Amino acid sequence: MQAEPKKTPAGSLVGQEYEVEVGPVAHGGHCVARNDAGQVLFVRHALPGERVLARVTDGEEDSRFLRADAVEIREASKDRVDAPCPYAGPGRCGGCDWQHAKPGAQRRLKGEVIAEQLQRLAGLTPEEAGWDGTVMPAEGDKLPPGEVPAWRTRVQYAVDEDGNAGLRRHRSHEVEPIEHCMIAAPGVSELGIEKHDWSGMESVEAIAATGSQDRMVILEPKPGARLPLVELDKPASVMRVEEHDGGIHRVHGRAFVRERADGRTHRVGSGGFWQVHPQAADTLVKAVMQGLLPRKGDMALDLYCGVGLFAGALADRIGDKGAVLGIESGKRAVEDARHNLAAFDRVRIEQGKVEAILPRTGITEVNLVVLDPPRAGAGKKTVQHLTSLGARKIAYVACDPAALARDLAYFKEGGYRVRTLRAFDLFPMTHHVECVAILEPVAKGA
Ligand SMILES: C[S@@+](CC[C@H](N)C(=O)[O-])C[C@H]1O[C@@H](n2cnc3c(N)ncnc32)[C@H](O)[C@@H]1O
Repeated sequence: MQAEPKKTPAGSLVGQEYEVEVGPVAHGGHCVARNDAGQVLFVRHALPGERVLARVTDGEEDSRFLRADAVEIREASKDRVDAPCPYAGPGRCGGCDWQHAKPGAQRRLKGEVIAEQLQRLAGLTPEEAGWDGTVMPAEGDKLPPGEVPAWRTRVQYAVDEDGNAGLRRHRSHEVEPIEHCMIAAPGVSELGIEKHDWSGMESVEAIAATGSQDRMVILEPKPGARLPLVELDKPASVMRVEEHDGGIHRVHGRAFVRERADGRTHRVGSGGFWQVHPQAADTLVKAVMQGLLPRKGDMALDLYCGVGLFAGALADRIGDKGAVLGIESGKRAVEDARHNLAAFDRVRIEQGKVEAILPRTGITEVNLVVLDPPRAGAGKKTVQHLTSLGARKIAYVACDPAALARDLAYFKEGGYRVRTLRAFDLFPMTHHVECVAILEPVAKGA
């Protein structure tokens, strides 16, 4: 079922249709095309090389670019498949961008986006970044054709006016009610969230931990609404988002889940960050440690450390004479990191923003750095500070290739070059991709 074009104000091109040749992929889960007026169209649900009928979803007559959905495929790419999910398509669930592409093609598209961002924002070719141009699937995600990896261990459901749980439509507050999300991990699906009446709730987040049986749901009531009696198909602790302060408080059960990675158990409190794909934390620790090759006695930083995933991995490898300083802004995540790393005497976790805390530490020299910033990246000031600390190697873990490329340009100005880059498809069916760049100082005189 396709959404009918809505009535729109004068000047708006919403609902206008153009037959277009689809050009290259662009960052954000769409491809680039042009209409006869020379306007750029960012077209979702299309693939490079296709001829499609594109219906405008956002933009006006004088806009430089328009957003559009491919509503009819006139010449299909060989990479196209019928979307396995019944809720995917123009105007439908906004959770996945590449349901209509073969898994190998999804990874190629992500690789093309990384290459384009590196070139445009950091002036780097794949060879200069030490990257072979491939995006690797996460372990266990190589499935027979047509099967979809069920990887999402954390799903935020929105609730419609009738109390049905669903997922938000693309760039919209509207809810697409669903009976089952194909990419939800079994531990989430087994809770049966979609079967229940969530009247009075704004959203319901479901979490299923990796390596333990822990599950949690976080309910966000509408203003003034009372919590429903929560009876799920599997045991789960229940938390609620408080209206007055946005804080997350325990209703019943544990206020955290236990996640296993790198041979350790991590307590992750509600609202705290943890990678969503069940293989992600192990995959990233392995890539970071293979790139950094920590030595006994190293002094290391773990910036944006969350609940201490990389700080713990570093502490394990640098021994009693080494030391790790983690910095994290989330209060609850810091409490969890301190709990998770209590066995390591020489690990310290500071709470606050990296840009404020790092200069205040008085640290002038370190051997290794891991940084894993949020989507906005670390920014020029923090990168400049890091390049002054003389680290032998720096591992940059990035969930946004644009922010990564911007920061790599600052590292280049500061005398660091990318030694290797690896990319992992930790978010199949979506446009998201995770990168690990290993940087080294450019040798003096080079
Ligand atoms: C991508 S997560 C990485 C967490 C951790 N490295 C992991 O893999 O589990 C980014 C973390 O940075 C924190 N954060 C966001 N902005 C920050 C800032 N300016 N300074 C310090 N921490 C920040 C977030 O709370 C989040 O825990």
